[in-house]
Amino acid sequence: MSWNVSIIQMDIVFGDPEQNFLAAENWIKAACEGKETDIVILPELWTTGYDLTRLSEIGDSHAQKAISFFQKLAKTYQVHIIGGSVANKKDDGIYNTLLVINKEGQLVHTYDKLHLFQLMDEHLYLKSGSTTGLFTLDDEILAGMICYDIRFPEWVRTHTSKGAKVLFVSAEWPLARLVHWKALLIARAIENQCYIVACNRSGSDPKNEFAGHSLIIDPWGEVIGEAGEKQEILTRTIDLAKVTEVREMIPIFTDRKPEFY
Ligand SMILES: O=C(O)CCC(=O)C(=O)O
Repeated sequence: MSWNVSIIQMDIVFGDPEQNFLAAENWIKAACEGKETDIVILPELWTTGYDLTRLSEIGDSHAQKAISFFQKLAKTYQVHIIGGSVANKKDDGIYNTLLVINKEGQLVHTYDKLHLFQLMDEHLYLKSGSTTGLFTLDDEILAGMICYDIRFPEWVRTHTSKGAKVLFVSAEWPLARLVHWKALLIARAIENQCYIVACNRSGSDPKNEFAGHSLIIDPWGEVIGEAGEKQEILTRTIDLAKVTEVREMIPIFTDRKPEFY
């Protein structure tokens, strides 16, 4: 399986879903119209940004608005959408939820961010999820994760040990820790022998400047695509046969000794 993957490294207007929906539609159109794009991915909390104190007002009730928006665009452009994450107002609280919609317009998976990032006050306003980020598209096992999750190698391993070949990451990663972003993602790719498609936002909000530098990394750990700091679409072809090739050459998934860890 070979896919053309496009990362939408967009800026996010703080606390203004209306503006962000309009911008996202234009970005998805730019990534897909007249092009053979198979998958697009958006950043974390792209509808609201980190306007956490107003999430009960500007969050998306059961993510319905974002889901319908993506369903329409997925069918129009015949593209799978990793819909970044949105502030998802459920009955028991607000979650940071990653949405996966296939090109037929079906909601394939939702993943609520597991690890909440205290440095940016997430634990005060959001609830932590309780499911994995595993899903399938075109019969391939894949995984989705959100930002801070990449600091937890055991969480990524939970997904790759169940067969995930690509890890999609949606993020709002600050520029102050750009070195960590790149090093952690390369390490996750090498140790899990998987592709990483990591979408960060660009721009800033009242508290943080964000790093951009979205990355596409192959299962050997080579960076095959890296965005700059500003808004852009980063597109690369990923060939999942390379995952099998690397896993056969250095068979860590059969050599590991989980009974000792
Ligand atoms: O781990 C980090 O340094 C950044 C994490 C983050 O910004 C987030 O999870 O939103």
